[in-house]
Amino acid sequence: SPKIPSAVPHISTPNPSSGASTPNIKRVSDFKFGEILGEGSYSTVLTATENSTKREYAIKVLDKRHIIKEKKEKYVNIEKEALCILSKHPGFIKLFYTFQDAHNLYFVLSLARNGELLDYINKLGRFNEICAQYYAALIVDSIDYMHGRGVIHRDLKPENILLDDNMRTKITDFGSAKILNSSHGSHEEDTHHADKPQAHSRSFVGTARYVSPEVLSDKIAGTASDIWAFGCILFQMLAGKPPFVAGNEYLTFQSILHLSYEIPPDISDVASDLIKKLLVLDPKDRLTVDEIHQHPFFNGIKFDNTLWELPPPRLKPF
Ligand SMILES: C[C@@H](Nc1nc2c(c3cc(-c4cn[nH]c4)ccc13)C(=O)N=C/C2=C\CC1CC1)C(C)(C)C
Repeated sequence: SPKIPSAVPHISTPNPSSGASTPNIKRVSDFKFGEILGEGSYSTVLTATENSTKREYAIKVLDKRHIIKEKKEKYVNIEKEALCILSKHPGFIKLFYTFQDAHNLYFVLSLARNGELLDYINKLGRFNEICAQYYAALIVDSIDYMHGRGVIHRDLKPENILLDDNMRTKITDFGSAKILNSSHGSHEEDTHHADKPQAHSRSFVGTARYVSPEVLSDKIAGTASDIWAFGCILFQMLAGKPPFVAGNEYLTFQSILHLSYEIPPDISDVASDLIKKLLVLDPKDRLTVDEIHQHPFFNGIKFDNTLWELPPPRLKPF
């Protein structure tokens, strides 16, 4: 079976001839698979329990033939590399093992038992400002760590911000990510970008509602594109709906490019001020992570390790 070159030492293929599996190399038979959590075009994410430890994981199963047919090897390696780079920070889904068999690649990952942030926003209608401030702080801290290590997510949205057993955020789904100045040589679109105040990359459009205007107009996604998506997520936590929602994708894109959104009147002035400084058409004029840290909306929040030890505020109906 054609081997997908691995960007990280994780990849391990049990040696079928020996039959015996060496201690730290996992194989399908080491797990009992459970329910499907979500599906992508060439992958499925399921719950799984490791037979020997009874530990619960999420396992992403990727179809090798489909990946090769669709020429997606590069994206699979970017996703694996991003998950590895980010696995040490509490704000991301952790990658524990990878292995493969004749037909599939397997990523063994942390299971976020409380599902998607989106479900809580919809269930509660919207978050009060204490909850919105706390969850926004976790997301900003995670974006800061991600960008600091040269990873741009490019498709941040409440569906791929998951919640763990302690109701803390775990960002996932790096299938559209871009890794800057990395070893796997995807610099083609970047080389002729003279102006690189932030890191840029093109060739991808995120989900309609959270995609930034610069990606819509000339397909250049930079770190500021994740900041735009954060602005949309903050708006949605406070208002209960994303800022740019229209009848169809074309109308949604138009409302983004014309910055046509309205902040509900019952959102505080300090929260409105932050949203207005994030949802800015020119990426160069958008707040940077450091400026977000300083914004009065986060008064009382310390962006250090203690942030991840704070007990999350109870999410209750507004
Ligand atoms: C966005 C993503 N959805 C999800 N991806 C992951 C979950 C996950 C869990 C629930 C959940 C748990 N309890 N109730 C719902 C719902 C959706 C999930 C998880 O626990 N661990 C790793 C995951 C993903 C890791 C993989 C990208 C590398 C899609 C739809 C793409 C599968």
